[in-house]
Amino acid sequence: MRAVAGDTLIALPGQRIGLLGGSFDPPHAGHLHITEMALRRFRLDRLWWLVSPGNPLKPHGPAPLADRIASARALVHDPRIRVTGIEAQLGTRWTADTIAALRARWPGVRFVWLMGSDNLIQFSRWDRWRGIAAQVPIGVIARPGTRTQARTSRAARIMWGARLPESRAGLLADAPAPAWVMINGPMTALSSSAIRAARNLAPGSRG
Ligand SMILES: Nc1ncnc2c1ncn2[C@@H]1O[C@H](COP(=O)(O)OP(=O)(O)OP(=O)(O)O)[C@@H](O)[C@H]1O
Ligand SMILES: O=C(O)c1ccc[n+]([C@@H]2O[C@H](COP(=O)([O-])O)[C@@H](O)[C@H]2O)c1
Repeated sequence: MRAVAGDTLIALPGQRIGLLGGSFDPPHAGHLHITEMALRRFRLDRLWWLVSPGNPLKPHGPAPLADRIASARALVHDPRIRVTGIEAQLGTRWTADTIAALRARWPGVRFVWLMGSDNLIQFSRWDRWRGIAAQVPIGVIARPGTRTQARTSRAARIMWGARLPESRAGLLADAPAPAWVMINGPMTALSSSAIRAARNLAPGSRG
């Protein structure tokens, strides 16, 4: 297993830990905003940013992992949030494998997979997505312009019976999977792609 400096993760049985996987290319205030919202609304104890070696569905590779981790760490000051490159250490690229590996390593921890509503739209294209939903509860955070499509997406329709009303979002982490909820809070339109476009950089470019 390849070590990433400062990457010691601690999790205790019974803790509720949110997992926000992403390219973080670059990390931005929107990631922080949804993280603070997820901590509060899903009543999480900790939240880990899983900085991905690369989204398997995206055609262009992101900037180097160490750079994205360093930028993310520079942005985060809340001690409940940990920035980790654990997928690179575990050698997992598919979320189904990452979650299985984390659950095996920390049995008894209540992991919750988190995603913006844009990702729910294409969730049914993820590798073994039903397996992911069967492993951990899923918290979806509304993102501007994607809520309606997310609610009517293939994955949402198939998982509709496992949906909790937003008023019960605080119970999500303790709910047996499959369970999911979409929270609508103050939304932010910030995105990595907009930041890259503003910098006039292609994904993975440096400058
Ligand atoms: N403004 C936002 N509102 C809600 N969810 C967000 C927001 N920004 C990012 N997310 C979510 O955070 C996770 C990681 O996102 P990612 O690192 O890909 O950033 P991004 O801004 O979505 O990047 P890109 O624009 O390149 O797709 C994803 O689940 C994504 O849906
Ligand atoms: O496992 C999959 O099939 C899969 C497909 C697309 C995205 N993901 C994960 O979803 C998270 C968000 O990806 P991204 O690139 O939108 O930031 C990140 O952890 C990816 O590894 C996972």
